[in-house]
Amino acid sequence: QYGYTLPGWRKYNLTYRIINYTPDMARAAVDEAIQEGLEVWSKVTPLTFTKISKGIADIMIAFRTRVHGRCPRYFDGPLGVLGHAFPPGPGLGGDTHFDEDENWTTDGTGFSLFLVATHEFGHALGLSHSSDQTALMFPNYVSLDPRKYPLSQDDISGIQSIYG
Ligand SMILES: O=C1CC=C(NS(=O)(=O)c2ccc(-c3ccccc3)cc2)CC1=O
Ligand SMILES: [Ca+2]
Ligand SMILES: [Zn+2]
Repeated sequence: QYGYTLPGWRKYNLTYRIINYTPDMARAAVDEAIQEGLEVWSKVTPLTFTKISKGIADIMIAFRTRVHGRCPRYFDGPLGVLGHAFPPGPGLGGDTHFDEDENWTTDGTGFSLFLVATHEFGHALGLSHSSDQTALMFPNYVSLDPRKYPLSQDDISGIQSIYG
């Protein structure tokens, strides 16, 4: 078919799997932060996310440090880069890694896993960075909590241009 394919998933029902957990947070808190991070996006798209506990998921989520596995991107120890995610596609596509050398918290002291996860999932769904500083896809970490503030219009128009 001659239509151009946008850089998104060509299916709407995606699976995700949390490979390992950070010791910084309760397991249930990690599950919740990840689920809510995905929900931020599924609320404004036809996308659905199903959690699986074994096998290969579209979005494989892991806490890693420094050089890890066959991942072509490395982490840098405490601070600096907090996470990375790969754009939609097979294999590494969609996979999202968080830097275990960060202090992941839910009380606002360290970094909010929910906040970073929402940003990284934006990448895993095909979004790039936004110059709109109120956007979740803005390149610098802001301590806003999207649970209170909805996605910016920039985020919504971005994601809906791929999965509208
Ligand atoms: O592609 C990149 C390259 C560098 C990144 N830096 S980061 O991990 O420190 C990061 C920066 C901003 C955010 C963020 C921005 C806005 C709202 C919430 C989080 C999350 C992680 C994050 C990222 O996804
Ligand atoms: Ca880091
Ligand atoms: Zn990685």
